[in-house]
Amino acid sequence: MWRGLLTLVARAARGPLRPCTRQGSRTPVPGSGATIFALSSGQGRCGIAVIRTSGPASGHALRSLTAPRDLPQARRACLRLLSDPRSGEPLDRALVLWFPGPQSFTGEDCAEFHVHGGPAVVSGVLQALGRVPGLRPAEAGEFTRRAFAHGKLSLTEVEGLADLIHAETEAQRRQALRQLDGELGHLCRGWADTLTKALAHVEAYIDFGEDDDLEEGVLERADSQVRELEVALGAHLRDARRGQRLRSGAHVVVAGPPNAGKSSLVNLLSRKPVSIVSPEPGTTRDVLETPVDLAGFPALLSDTAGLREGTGLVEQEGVRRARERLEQADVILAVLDASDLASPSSCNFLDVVVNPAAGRSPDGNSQRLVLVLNKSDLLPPGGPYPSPDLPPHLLLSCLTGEGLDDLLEALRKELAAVCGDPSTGPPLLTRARHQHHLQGCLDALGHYKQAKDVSLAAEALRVARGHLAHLTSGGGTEEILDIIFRDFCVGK
Ligand SMILES: Nc1nc2c(ncn2[C@@H]2O[C@H](COP(=O)(O)OP(=O)(O)OP(=O)(O)O)[C@@H](O)[C@H]2O)c(=O)[nH]1
Repeated sequence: MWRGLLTLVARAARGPLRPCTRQGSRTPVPGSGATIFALSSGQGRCGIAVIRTSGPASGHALRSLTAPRDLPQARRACLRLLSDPRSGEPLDRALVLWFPGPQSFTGEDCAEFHVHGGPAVVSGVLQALGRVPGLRPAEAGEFTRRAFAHGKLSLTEVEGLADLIHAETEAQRRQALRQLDGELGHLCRGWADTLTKALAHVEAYIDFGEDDDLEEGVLERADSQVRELEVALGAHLRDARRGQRLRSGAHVVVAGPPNAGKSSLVNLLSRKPVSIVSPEPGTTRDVLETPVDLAGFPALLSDTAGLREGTGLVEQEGVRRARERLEQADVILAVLDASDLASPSSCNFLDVVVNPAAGRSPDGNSQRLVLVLNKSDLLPPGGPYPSPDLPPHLLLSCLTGEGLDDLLEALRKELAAVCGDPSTGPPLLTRARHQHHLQGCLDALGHYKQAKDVSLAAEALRVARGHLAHLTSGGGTEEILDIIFRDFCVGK
């Protein structure tokens, strides 16, 4: 009997939607027989530029351009004279590297030319490579696509690499590196293994249900594995938006009564003149957005119209837009004029926005609030003030910069709660695609529990496992791959 069960475990593991492993090769890249080349370092004048090739003619290309013409030792930098293969004209003296496949980034034969970064050198070497038979310029993301096709990277690792290239803040870099290291894929493969075992138990029941030799409780074991998975997936889905916020930026909305210094604060935090600052109340009419790095976290900072009963149609529309934006805020940065707290517009803002938000429980997913009393430089030294019945607040002067460090620390804490801390805890779901497949997997587990017979239950487990496989491998769907690789630049 147990031999039968082991066979079933093996059979379940061989299912059609098994997640891809590093050893396997996947969907072939269109036109992957060609050898590709591209400038992999940034454009423009620089100290060193890196040009690389990938494909079967890489060794030939290296020999055609270099003197002496023999291939260097694998993975060892070597100084060579580069010249045009047709005219023989010298192009540069450069370091070259030879990475025979499969031990290379793409899994194919690869070569690298570390040339001097002048535009004439770079274009001379690129043109020379274009004249080598069998070579063509690479498309955007084609090197990484080949690495994926040869099983060098899983799809979640590819996404991590794309995020690493686009990372603009410390927190984004940390999250991308963890994903590139395969943590999310590893977690999914662990869940897929659990599903495979549960499926094996259900299939054993289907095949040997009437057999006295079948160990008791196989279905119960499958049920408990499914329950465990439900808990794990549910916890991850509850955190789902955090990873996405960390990737694309949390919404921080600066709001307050007119003339409190909101635009001054937006300019101070973004270190550029995003908004017009003037002593005239009601200057900002529309929502102005700017992406910023706030204490290491990415944020989309919005300046909004001062909240008051508007006098004209344009101002009323501005206030409507400000309120709408407040609804979408991950963090509300509420600004009051410390020297004008008793004014009707300050009191109204406290009643309508600050006090309700401050009363909400900070459960990690709700809107969060940082209250700033600006223009502290106008307060009489030593008090009296601020009023003790205000919610927790910080004193700031946009004019002198006093209090800015405390504000950045308060924002860092709020953003860490909103985005999650990428250095600790389980890997976060960084894309809507991840969330979709985890939700699909969870739904299928729900169908498993409601299934009227065991064959339907087994089918539900196969669907659940398929979702996890799609998450790490893309399920071989060209459209998904095209969307993901579109984000890459040429040369990566
Ligand atoms: N003394 C002092 N004045 C400030 C400070 N911050 C801003 N101001 C001044 O306050 C006035 C209003 O500043 P803004 O930044 O335009 O205020 P706002 O809240 O965006 O104004 P609205 O567009 O009307 O909503 C300007 O004259 C600023 O120079 C501060 O910390 N101290």
